[in-house]
Order: sequence, then structure tokens, then C-alpha cells
Amino acid sequence: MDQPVSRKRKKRRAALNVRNEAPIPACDTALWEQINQVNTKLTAYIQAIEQVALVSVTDKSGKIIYANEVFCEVSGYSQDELLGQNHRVLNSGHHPKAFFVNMWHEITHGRLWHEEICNRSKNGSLYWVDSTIVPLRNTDGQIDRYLSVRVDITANMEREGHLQKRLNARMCLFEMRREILQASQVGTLRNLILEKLVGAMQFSHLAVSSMLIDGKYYSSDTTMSPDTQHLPTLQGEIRSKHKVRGWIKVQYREPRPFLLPEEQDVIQSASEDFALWLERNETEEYVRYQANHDGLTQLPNRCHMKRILDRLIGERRHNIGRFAVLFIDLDHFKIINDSLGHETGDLLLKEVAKKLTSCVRKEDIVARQGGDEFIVLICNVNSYGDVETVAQKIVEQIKLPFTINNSVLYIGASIGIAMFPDDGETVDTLLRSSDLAMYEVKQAGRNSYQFFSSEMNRLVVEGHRMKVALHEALNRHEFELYFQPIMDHSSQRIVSMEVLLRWRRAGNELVSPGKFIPLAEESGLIIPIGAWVLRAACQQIESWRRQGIEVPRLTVNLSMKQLGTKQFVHDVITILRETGVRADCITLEVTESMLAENTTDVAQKLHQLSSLGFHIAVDDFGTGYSCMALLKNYPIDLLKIDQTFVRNICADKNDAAIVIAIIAMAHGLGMRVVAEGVETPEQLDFLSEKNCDFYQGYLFYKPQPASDIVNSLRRSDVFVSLR
Ligand SMILES: Nc1nc2c(ncn2[C@@H]2O[C@H](COP(=O)(O)OP(=O)(O)OP(=O)(O)O)[C@@H](O)[C@H]2O)c(=O)[nH]1
Repeated sequence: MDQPVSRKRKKRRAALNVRNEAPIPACDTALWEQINQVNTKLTAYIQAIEQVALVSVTDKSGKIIYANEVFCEVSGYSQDELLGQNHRVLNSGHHPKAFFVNMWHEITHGRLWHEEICNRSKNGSLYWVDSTIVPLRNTDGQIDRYLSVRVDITANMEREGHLQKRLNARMCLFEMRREILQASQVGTLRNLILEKLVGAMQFSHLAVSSMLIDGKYYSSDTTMSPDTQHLPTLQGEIRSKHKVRGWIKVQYREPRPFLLPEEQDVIQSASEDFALWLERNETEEYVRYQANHDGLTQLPNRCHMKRILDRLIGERRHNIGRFAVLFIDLDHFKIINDSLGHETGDLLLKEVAKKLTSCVRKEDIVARQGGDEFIVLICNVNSYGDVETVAQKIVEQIKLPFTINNSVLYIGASIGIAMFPDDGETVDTLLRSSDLAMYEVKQAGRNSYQFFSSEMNRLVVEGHRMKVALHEALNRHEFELYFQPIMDHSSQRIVSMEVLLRWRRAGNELVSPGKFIPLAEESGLIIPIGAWVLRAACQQIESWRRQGIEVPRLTVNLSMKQLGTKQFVHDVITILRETGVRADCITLEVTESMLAENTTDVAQKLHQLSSLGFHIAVDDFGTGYSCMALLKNYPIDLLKIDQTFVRNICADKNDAAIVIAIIAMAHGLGMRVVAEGVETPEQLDFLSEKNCDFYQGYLFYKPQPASDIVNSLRRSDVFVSLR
């Protein structure tokens, strides 16, 4: 059985020491006997050693003066070739210089040296030997030769080495792949690969890894210059999407005659894995970018901006420091689209985005909220004055002409400003506050800026509460009808009554129509409310009729939303059927703007209604388009002159001229005219002199509930029959 290596080594050392150091005793028979025995033993040892080991002796300088047969056999050199050669002829280059420096240091100091060495044979192949070098002294005690005994361990080393290297390589790749799966930052991953590759090399202390990616050089040893082509190099190419993006290298600091294939595999795989990661990361980055940016302007989109805003709020919540949110909406942008086309509109939006970016500092953020709306975050604000300066600059800059496709375009911007934390401490409140302020700018005429105020908020909160209550108002029977008579010019009697809606909210508070009608329009509630009004008006006609009061006609206002519903005419007919009222008992009032909005659909419906017997009136005439040409396409019976003209009719020549013109033109088109808001006898005189047909106003009657007006109606002479 084999003895353990350490015991074998001890024995060998003991034997060599005996040979080198045993003193020669004085001659006597017993002693010679002893010497012979020792000699015999030594000879046996030497013979045995010579059989299995590579034995050589060198002089002080390392020149070989003896080499046994095994030595010749393993090294591939003949004795003649070896003798006189320096031992360096066998150097494989595998070991660093320090390895041999240490060896020489030990043996020149008379110490035995024992290591595993990789040597190179004559044919270039490598072999590993377990080497023991013993310094030999001459009779003066000086070291003058070195005895080397080496055992060939190449087979073991290869087995172990291969396994170890493969294991190392696998481990390295495994770890790198794990990191690659988790890595999110290219810088971190790059450093990690460079570090791991060095660790995976057989002489890691000599290995330097480096990477060239997209023209930039990185190295695990920043002192080593990229210009090291002469050094032993393992290299892998980083290829992504069929393009060479760079390389990964591992180089040894010293020349090495051979490099292991496993190491090359590691570099190759690392390069491929890294290239895949780059591709994946770039795809993810692209997707992330697309999700966070507006495709047209490349600015952060609404979601991204909200996240930025949220982060900013988080940062500033504990630090004192204001920032401002500017809500920017372009003025009348729709006209650009409608007149010059969507593509021109798009180009203008891109130019506006650039201009906005140029108006703010790098740390500020410009985002596209959507459509023609942009958000600007001014991140560091000392005073309102700072923000005002930026807002003013934006208004001025946007006002300047834009040249798009060789055309000069003009646009304005309305800006609402909310400050953090004063006007909101959450993303939603800041956006809402700035939006409200922007809305105020629009209301005030556009092309300017406005800071948010708590009054705006109060109005919004009130509006919201009212909207909620309005939803319930129909179910709670909170609506009432008021009636205001319309008088005949010549007879001074009632020809019709305008039906006016009133909302008596819980608590008996009467809400003015000016407050709730716009909310009902906005929420769409105007459709069921409008149907209720028509039905209630018809029911009232029937109720009066049953009481013996014949009302010639009631005038009911329509909204554009109602008229816009497909089944509007059908719904009106249904109400007439249900209540038993004839169509000619009802005048339907539309506004000028309704006629201008959707001419074909509105005209069709009004013609249908007119042919059913309804009268059609145009309310508030003169305040909108005042376009007589528009009227001729519709079956209009009555024009109602807006009260704003009537109010100053005796004092303002222009108003008087307008009223005279409207009456003349209406008569020319076969229509009759109602003057609204008649309050004084002077107004009445003026109007009757100009042949106005009918009057409505406080001079005759205020709007009254059915219960109050009924007394006036009972007088038999109040009505003029129009039939
Ligand atoms: N070209 C283009 N137009 C868009 C885009 N997104 C929205 N719009 C249009 O932008 C217009 C925005 O209209 P609004 O802001 O409501 O109206 P405006 O004409 O600007 O009027 P005010 O805001 O009241 O001054 C609409 O006509 C949209 O169709 C877009 O990506 N490209």
C-alpha cells in the first residue's frame, strides 16, 4: 500500500541527508561493516529512486551536471542535450517569477525546497513534477551543487487541474449569469463581470480583465494601459443585433506560453451573456421610455409627470422648499387643426414643446399632459415673483410667431399656477388647482397666467356639491315652473307665457337658473330635466284647461344637449300624447349658437317639429352670431331680442340701431319679434314705434309660480288667441 505523501517525503529527506551529511568514521572492521550496510541501503534507495524519479544534479548556477534516465525520458531530452544546459531550458513559463526567486532564496540558504512544478518537455508539452531540491555541500561545507528529485505527477495534475478549472469556470459562469439576471445597471454589471473574470483565471493575481463597449474602455486594473497586445490574451466579442459592440479580454501581466481552453470558454460565454443582457436591457429601456414619454414631443407624458411630481412632493414634504406647477393650455389650438390640418397642428405642438423647454432651467420639468396641454414643474422656487417671471416668459415666447412648413403661425398660452404646499399637497390637488387657475385665465380672455386662489376652490367645491344635489332634485320633486307672460303690442293682452325653471333646494333655498343650468348642461342632466319641464308645462296647460283657463301658448326653452339626442322628436311626441296637449300650444325656444353648431341635424329636427305644429323661437338674438342668413335655413316663427339691447335702447344709439335692424330684418323674413326685458314705458314706446310685435318684462309681469299667475289668467280679457 502507498504510504502517505508526507511520510514518503520525510523518508526521502532523511535518506538524502544521510548521504550528504554523515561523517566518515575512523577505519575499523565494525565500522566498515556498518558503512557497508549503510552503503548497501543507500544504493538500494538510490536505485529505487532512480527507477521512479527524475533525478538531476546542477551546479551552483543551475547548469545540469547529472540527469538520470527517467529525467531524459520524461523531458524528452537526451543526456547529451541536457548536460551543460541551464535548468531553465525546462521552464514552462507557467509559474510567476516570484516562484523561482523564492526557490533560489531557499536553496542558496541551505534549505530544502519542495514544490509542484510545471515543466516543459523538448516537444513543448507540459509535465508536472513533485520536486524536491536539496543543496549539497562540499568538504568545506560550502553549497556547490543541488540535487533534484522529481516525481512525475502530470496525470494527477491534469485530472485535478481540469476538474478544478472546469469547476471554476462553471462557478464563474453560474455566478455571472445569476448576476446578469438580476442586474439593472450596466455599470454595476460591467464591474462585476470584470471582477469575476479575474477570479476565474488560473493565476488570478496576474490576470487583468478589461472591456471595450461602444468605444469606451474599462479595466479591472486602471493602471494597466489598453495598449498591451503583446501580453497573453483571452478575448470574447460582444455582439448584439449583428453588430460588434466591443470585446471582453483577460490578459496576464507576464508572458505565458499556454492558456487553458476553459478560460477562453469563460470569456466567450461572458461576452455572449453580456451582449444578451445589453440587448434585453436596451429593449426594456426602450419600452420604459415609450411608456413614460409622449410619442409626438418626446416630453414626459402625463403618467410619468405624475410620478415625478409625487416624488418631488415626497422629497419636499420634510424639507422646506416650494415648487410650482404650471398648467399650460394653448389658446384656440383647434383652429390650427381645423384650418391647416392635424399634421401642422402636430408640428406646432412639437415646436411649442421645444420652446417651453427652452424657457426653463435644466432641473425643471416640461411634460405633455395631453392634447394641447402641457405641465411645467419649476422645482426650486423662492418667491411667487420667481414663478411669475417664468410664466411671463412662457406667455411672451409662445406669443412669438412659429414658422411651420414655411407658414407663419401664431398661438397663445393660458397658464394656471399652483404652488406646493400652499395650493395642494398631493399630485391631484396641485394639478386640479393649476387647472382651475388656467380655466380662470381662459374665462378672463386667455393668453396670460393666473395663480390659484382659494376662492376658485370654494366655487369648485360649491359647484360639485350642487351637481350632486342636482342629481337628486328630480326625484325629490324640487323643481318648479314659473311663468312670465309675453304681451301683444296692439291689444296689450297675453299671447304666450315663457316657462322658466326654478330649483327649490331642501331648506326652501331658491337656486337661480344661472347657477344650476350650466351645471345641468355640463353633467348631461339637462336632458331628463328638459323632458320634465316640457311634460310639466303640458300638464299645466291641461290643468288650467280643466279649470276653464285657455292659455294660448307656453314657450319652453331647449338645450343643445336635448336637441342633440337622436330620439328628441320622438320623446316630444310621446309627451304630447301622454298629456293630450296639441303641438301648437307650445313654442320651442332655441338659441342662436344652437343653430350655428350642427346645422344639418338641428335643421332637420326643427323642420319636423315645425311641421308637427310647434312654433320655433330664437332666444337671446343679437348676442351671438346675429346672422340673418343663418335663420333662413330654419322654420323660425319668432325672434327674441336680447334684453341687453333693450336695456339701453333709449340711451344708446347703437343698441337702438341694432334693435331697429333686427325688427326690420325679422319682418322681412316673415318672423315676428319679441323684446325681452322691457321694464320702462319709454322702452315700450320706442319698441312699439318701431313695430316690435310682442314684449316680455317686468313692466308687465315678473315670472310667477302657477298658483300666483292663475289670478291674472282668470281675467277673461287677458289672452289674445293666436289661432
Ligand atoms: N394636431 C393635434 N391636435 C390635437 C392633438 N391632441 C389633441 N388635439 C386637438 O387639440 C384641440 C384642443 O382643443 P381645446 O384645448 O379644447 O380647444 P382650443 O381650441 O385650444 O380652445 P381653448 O383651449 O378654449 O383656447 C382639439 O381640437 C384636439 O382635437 C394632437 O396630438 N395633435
